Amino acid sequence: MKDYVNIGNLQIASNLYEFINLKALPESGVSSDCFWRDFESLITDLSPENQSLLAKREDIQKKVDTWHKENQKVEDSASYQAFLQGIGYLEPEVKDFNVSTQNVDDEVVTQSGPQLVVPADNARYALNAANARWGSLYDSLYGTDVINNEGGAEPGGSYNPLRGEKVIAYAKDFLDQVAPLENYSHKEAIKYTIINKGLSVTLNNGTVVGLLEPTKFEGYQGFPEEPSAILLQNNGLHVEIQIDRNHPIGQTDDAGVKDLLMESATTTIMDCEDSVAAVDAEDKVLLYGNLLGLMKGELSTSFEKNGTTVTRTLNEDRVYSSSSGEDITLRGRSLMFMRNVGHLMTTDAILDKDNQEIPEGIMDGVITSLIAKHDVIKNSQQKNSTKGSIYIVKPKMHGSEEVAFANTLFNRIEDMLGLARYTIKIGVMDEERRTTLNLKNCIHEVKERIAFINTGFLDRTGDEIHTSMEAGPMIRKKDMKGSNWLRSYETSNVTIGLETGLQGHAQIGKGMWAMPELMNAMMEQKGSQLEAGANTAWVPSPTAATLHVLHYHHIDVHSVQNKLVQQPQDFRANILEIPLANNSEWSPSDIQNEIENNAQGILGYVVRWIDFGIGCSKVPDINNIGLMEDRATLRISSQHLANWIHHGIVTKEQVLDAMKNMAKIVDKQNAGDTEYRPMSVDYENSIAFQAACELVFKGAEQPSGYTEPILHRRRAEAKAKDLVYNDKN
Ligand SMILES: CC(=O)SCCNC(=O)CCNC(=O)[C@H](O)C(C)(C)COP(=O)(O)OP(=O)(O)OC[C@H]1O[C@@H](n2cnc3c(N)ncnc32)[C@H](O)[C@@H]1OP(=O)(O)O
Ligand SMILES: O=CC(=O)O
Ligand SMILES: [Mg+2]
Repeated sequence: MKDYVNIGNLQIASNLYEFINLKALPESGVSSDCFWRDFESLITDLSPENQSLLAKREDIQKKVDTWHKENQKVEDSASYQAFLQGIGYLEPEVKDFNVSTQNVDDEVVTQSGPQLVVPADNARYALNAANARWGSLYDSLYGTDVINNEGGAEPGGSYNPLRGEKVIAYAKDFLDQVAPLENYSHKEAIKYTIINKGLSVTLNNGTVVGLLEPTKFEGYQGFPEEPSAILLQNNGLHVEIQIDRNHPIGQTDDAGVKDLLMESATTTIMDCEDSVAAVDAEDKVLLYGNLLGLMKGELSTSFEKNGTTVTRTLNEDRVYSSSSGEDITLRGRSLMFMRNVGHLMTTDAILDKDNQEIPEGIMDGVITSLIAKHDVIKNSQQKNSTKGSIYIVKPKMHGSEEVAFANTLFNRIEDMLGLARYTIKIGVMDEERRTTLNLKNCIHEVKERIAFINTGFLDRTGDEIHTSMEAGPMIRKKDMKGSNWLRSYETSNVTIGLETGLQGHAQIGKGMWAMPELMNAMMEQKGSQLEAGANTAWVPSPTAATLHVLHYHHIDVHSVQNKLVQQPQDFRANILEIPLANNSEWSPSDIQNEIENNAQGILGYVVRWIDFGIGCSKVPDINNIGLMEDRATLRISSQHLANWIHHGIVTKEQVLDAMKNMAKIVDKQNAGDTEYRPMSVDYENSIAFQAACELVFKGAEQPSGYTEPILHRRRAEAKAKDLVYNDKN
């Protein structure tokens, strides 16, 4: 029996009520009476529209299913498009316009840089992410496969100087590329000093040189004749050469350089959506509490690491002397966005006048804005937005009406919290097919508050499969990335972003690097997102941010965008190309490999979600490569299996066998964890195993193929039976 407080006609879970009244409202300038009164009327006014938008999604999906079942030919693109127009799936396009978002921070409009995403329920990771504005290049290289192991350079228990040499060579090559010396290499430097307001570098042959472009030197720390840090700037991003001749690495370097500190994650998404498992008021209070701590600058957490207790708090800003002696202050923390949930789910944390759960997206919008108001009204020592803006990322919206609804919600929230109109900025995830196809209209609905668009290609792939579930069997999961619809979607997103004037107002972002351990591959591939016109792209970890930022040093995204803006094109027909397979190409072992790979990923992720409440995990795939799995990747795998079962590529029995076999493998992978409950001991009674099966066998009937309804219900069931562990931090 849940414990509720009655206020007006609302019933509010008492832990949430306490959090709001005792922690979030004080000093916000909003009284408890007004807050709950206005919240109730907002719920009363907006819940029906939320519901009817979802009903419209269902209605459209049914019509699409029927059209395919009646064996209409998708190859006949004109009649397919006409059908989609007829049911309101394809919207008539609005006239040309430009967005006008104001008061957007430099990290969004002038700097291009990596965007880190982090589950906001994990205070240790969330603080680490906020602090990932700056990261050590030496550590990021040393600890990853960007540096190869050849010639005895394996990373071991203790420092391997052979590996260290490769790291230093890589880093100095980088310096030579982005802040070269006149005619020489940073490798030849033996001393950095500040002379006549400029950087002066003494070389091992006695020559003294400066930077080829002297304006790249911005400032220093320490004394001009013996600086401890040299601040350089390239493409709007900073690099600090750190010097300490007493440091173990500095001692080995002729110039005393111990590291390059990189400005890394310029922005970070504090995620309350697909990377968290939040199913009730208790979970939501943990999330909101962390966000409040971040927005007020007070969040702190202690944990054991390498045998010592570490206490982590938000970093201070970084201060340097400019060449002319004034202070330069650079932000020590990433600019934080908060990702709310979408329009689909409801929550029993608050019940309305009819005793019904309220839309969770409405609750997230109101409470995360209240939390961020503390930053806007300067209740925090460490500001997030210097422009007084609140950044909310809104995922999984279908088409422009749903975006318009988010705008209405944000208007109402601004009114109830006493915030100026358009204080709340919106990041629109372009990750559902109906949004991709109507992106211009979607942007139009929020043209005064849009701060980013982002191609969430993982959810988008899940929706691609679900929308056309009845059209036929899909190509293999690994082939999706190369398919025409996906390439066209990525290009179209940038084209429309540029066409609607996002430059100078909002980010054009690209998706996640989902292989956190394959950093060398990331370095080879992820620069292409910038070449395609994105001025930010998602990374899964601070290390990835520190490495990915090198791409922004090498590629000037402003010029890339300026070239692309000249080439508008309509990609709709290509986006509508459904990735149907020619299944005669598959051997039985291809098919087995596909189902086992999907099954392993699903089980490895779901068991941690259900039993531990962990919403983002690194899960080995069938080739033993650790993949970042979240609800979006789960959506793809479960929809893919559902699609193949639906079209008879595999039988349900075959998939169930694979699930059982893979459960044994996942159990083995987790054998070292004493709190882990094996699924294969009792398949029938393992809630995690049953949840995974349900996601697949009932996948075709899930709304938009989403995974959250089943995950939430199953986690709540496990919680009610007291079969869960709390291992979030
Ligand atoms: C489709 C989408 O919606 S994508 C968006 C959702 N995805 C995400 O948010 C990805 C976030 N990333 C993560 O959660 C993690 O990096 C995972 C789950 C992929 C891997 O986590 P782990 O296995 O714990 O990573 P690993 O052991 O290599 O590293 C742990 C260290 O890295 C840090 N770390 C890892 N990821 C992050 C992150 N995203 N932000 C901040 N710190 C991080 C941890 O704080 C920890 O360092 P610490 O000991 O100093 O605290
Ligand atoms: O949210 C991101 C995605 O790829 O989905
Ligand atoms: Mg997504």
